[in-house]
Amino acid sequence: MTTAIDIDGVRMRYGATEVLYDVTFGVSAGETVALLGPNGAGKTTTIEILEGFRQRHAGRVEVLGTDPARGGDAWRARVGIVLQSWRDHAKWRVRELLGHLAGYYPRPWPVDRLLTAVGLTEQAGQKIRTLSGGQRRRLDVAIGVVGRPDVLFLDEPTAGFDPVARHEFHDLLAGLETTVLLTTHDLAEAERLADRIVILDRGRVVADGTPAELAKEIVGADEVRWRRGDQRFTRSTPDSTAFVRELFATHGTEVAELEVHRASLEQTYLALVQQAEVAR
Ligand SMILES: Nc1ncnc2c1ncn2[C@@H]1O[C@H](COP(=O)(O)OP(=O)(O)OP(=O)(O)O)[C@@H](O)[C@H]1O
Repeated sequence: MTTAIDIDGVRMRYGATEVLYDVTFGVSAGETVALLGPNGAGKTTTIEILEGFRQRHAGRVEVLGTDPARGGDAWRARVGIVLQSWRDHAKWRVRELLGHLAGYYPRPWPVDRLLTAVGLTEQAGQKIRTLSGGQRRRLDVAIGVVGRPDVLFLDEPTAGFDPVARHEFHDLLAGLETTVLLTTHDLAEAERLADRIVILDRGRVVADGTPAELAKEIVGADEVRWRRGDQRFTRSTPDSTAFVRELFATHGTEVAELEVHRASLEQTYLALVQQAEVAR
């Protein structure tokens, strides 16, 4: 598979304070990866390096085959970025701003389709300063995708969204067919959207894999629940399939209300962060 984002051994410091020690991961074309980690772990700094807004001190970075530090206009047109709110454009109207920005790209989304996709059709004629916080964020997302980018960077895209807006945004992303790297503190969102999860902790990648792989590697056990007669049972097991096979071999049709639970991303994440604390 083609690699869309490749970041290898990246180090970065603000003044004398080192914040990234060794950030290494890749994202294949078409993949959605969620970058997770505690406050101050270095997620935004990493994204800003990938966007070409910050310089690294060491390491190699390529986005769509180009070092972002040297990306020209043609490269930039293929990269979508969701920045924090566009406060400078408060007097512009929503449709007007999107139409204006679309003009910079060779194959932009038709503005009305984009307005529908982000749920801003009703606000199309409003001035940006009159939008609610969540509507403003939807506009940020629309601005990020207006040029139909090949790679999209989203830094906490749904912060401040109500549950319906969040749901609609997830559908929007699922329909994009773009490589996506997003940061979020919403683990359910990460689990829903991401093919892979990369966890940063104090400037280092401490985990990288699918939610299922991470659950297996870090929590190491599934939980199996069942009922037999009046009695309810719960067991933790590293291999739930073998366990259930054995359970049926022993008790056959007496086994009822069987449930198998893989560790959620939230359990995995908390276990990992706790392990990192202990190792400190
Ligand atoms: N402009 C800056 N100057 C100095 N230090 C900074 C600057 N920006 C970020 N930092 C520091 O770098 C570290 C990493 O910050 P960064 O914003 O990348 O973390 P993050 O993982 O995105 O955190 P959060 O989840 O809180 O958004 C933090 O310790 C932060 O205080």
